[in-house]
Amino acid sequence: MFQKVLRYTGRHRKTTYASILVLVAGVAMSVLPYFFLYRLLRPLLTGGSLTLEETLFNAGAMALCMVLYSLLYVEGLALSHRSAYHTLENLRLHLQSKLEKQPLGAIQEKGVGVWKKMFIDDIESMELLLAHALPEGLSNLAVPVVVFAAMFLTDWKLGLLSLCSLPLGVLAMGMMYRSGMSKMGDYYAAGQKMNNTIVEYINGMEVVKVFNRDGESYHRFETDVKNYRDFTLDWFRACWLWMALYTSILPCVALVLLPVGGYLVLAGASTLPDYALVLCMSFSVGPPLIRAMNFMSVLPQLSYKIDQMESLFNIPPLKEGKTDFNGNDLQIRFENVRFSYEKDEVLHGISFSVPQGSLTALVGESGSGKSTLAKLLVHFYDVTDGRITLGGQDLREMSLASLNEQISFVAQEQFLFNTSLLENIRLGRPGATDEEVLAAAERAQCGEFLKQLEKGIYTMAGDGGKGLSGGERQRIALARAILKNAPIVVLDEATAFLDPENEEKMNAAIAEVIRGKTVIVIAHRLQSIAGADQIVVLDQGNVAGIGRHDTLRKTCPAYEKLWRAAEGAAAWRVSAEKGGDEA
Ligand SMILES: Nc1ncnc2c1ncn2[C@@H]1O[C@H](COP(=O)(O)OP(=O)(O)OP(=O)(O)O)[C@@H](O)[C@H]1O
Repeated sequence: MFQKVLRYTGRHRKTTYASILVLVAGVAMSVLPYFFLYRLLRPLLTGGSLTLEETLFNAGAMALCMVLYSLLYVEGLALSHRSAYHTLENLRLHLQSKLEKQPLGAIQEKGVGVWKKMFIDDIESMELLLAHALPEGLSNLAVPVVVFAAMFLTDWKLGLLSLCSLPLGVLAMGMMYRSGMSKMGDYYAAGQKMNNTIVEYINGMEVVKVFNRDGESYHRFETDVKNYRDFTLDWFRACWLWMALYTSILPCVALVLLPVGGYLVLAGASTLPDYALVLCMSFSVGPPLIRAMNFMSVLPQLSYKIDQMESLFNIPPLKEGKTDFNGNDLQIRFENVRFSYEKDEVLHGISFSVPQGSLTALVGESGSGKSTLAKLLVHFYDVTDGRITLGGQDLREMSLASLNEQISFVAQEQFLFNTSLLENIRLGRPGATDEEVLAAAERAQCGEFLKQLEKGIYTMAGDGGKGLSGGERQRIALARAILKNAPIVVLDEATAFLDPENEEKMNAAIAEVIRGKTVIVIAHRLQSIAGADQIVVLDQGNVAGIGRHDTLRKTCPAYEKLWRAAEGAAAWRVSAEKGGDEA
């Protein structure tokens, strides 16, 4: 368990050890006064006398020990905090480096809530455990060990008596750990569920209000909050009896020592001064022992949290090569590509080529696998079987950076950072000048809406681009792609935000993005791709047909069905618009 934690201390492991040593020294200073107290009491017990110097020396030593204890405690905590925060930093960086190697698609699947909780909440909660539990627990544990040894050296019989309560206390503590650990999984799972429900409740508030589902949504919220309470209490109930037992038994070192030790003195088997010394020392064992136990009890939690975090990365990392793109040309080939997100296969052996400079449209019913195919091409996931090549080179052989230089992927929903729109577009090519960014924005049909903004292209996008409408966000994303100017464009055509005016602008912007490129477009509006060089029809993860529009209409029933549906939708829109005009 310690190893698991220490692994993340990195080059600050020495600081961790130093903090433990300083805290041990500090705790030793809290024990030493009992020894000087004994030196003051001994003459009274043996009928001897004490000079003023001796009294002052012992009293002064006691005071000095208290001062040193405070100083060492403060220094120890400073060291333990330094090492704790460096450990948290190491842990965050380590997890980030693991995250980076995960398939991007798998990261997106888990959701923002999970990653935010892991990187911020869970790791932050470990501060208490690392800065206090570990060093203070260990240092406090060292004291009883030393004191018990001193008792044995003074008088082994009295030493033995002082240990009598220990087995019972340790047994109670062991029972507490066992019961606690068995409930810990449920407790954390309930916490996680409550966390997710609360995030979902807040995110989905708009939908909930619009559809009047307040009651239902609140019911789930309430149930999960109550469940968390029940699991917490359940965990506590399983532990509290044992906790009460060990906290009351462990400090009672004098329980057996006091009466039986007294008897031994009366029987002449031990001396009165030894008895007094051992008794004095016994009073010093309880508090550090209890503190140690309390701190150590959080170690299983620490270990559990680290296990939980590491388990998030159990997915095999993405197979990413180290070489640059060295393909002969920009022809893309899907060779018998199979893919499963989880158990069920969603692509069942897809094969086709996209010649350099051509426009290929992927069409198919919802769920047929169009987006999945595009995500495999931009290497968000590894194919389960088969391969995808670019200019003859397997995608898995080239680095992601090199692949990204060749491909611009424009998804339907693009994330905008909360910086100026100018900087958001400049992400496409970080070295671009302001003029180049402005020109790209103009070509992506952003000019008109930018003029209406007070600060124009210097306006902040808002978190995730919330300051803009959906259509505006998409055109900013297209401007990014125009600026990037990669030779291949993969475009997930937008379905939303398409009022006639927006549609016209979007088509113009898309025409700019794809001009002179090798293009794969996921088409949702078949009319827009009727002139494509090649149309690939997907049907439930299989290729149902490949060809040009006119040919496919005759040879591919799946395409004909899609086309008729598209025509029906267009006719419906025209008649709806007419109806609107008439009204
Ligand atoms: N992250 C995921 N985890 C599990 N299954 C998924 C995931 N994403 C998609 N699928 C499944 O894979 C299949 C193909 O989905 P995909 O999104 O590629 O289809 P699509 O043709 O792009 O659909 P649409 O036109 O609605 O976007 C579907 O059965 C879908 O349910």
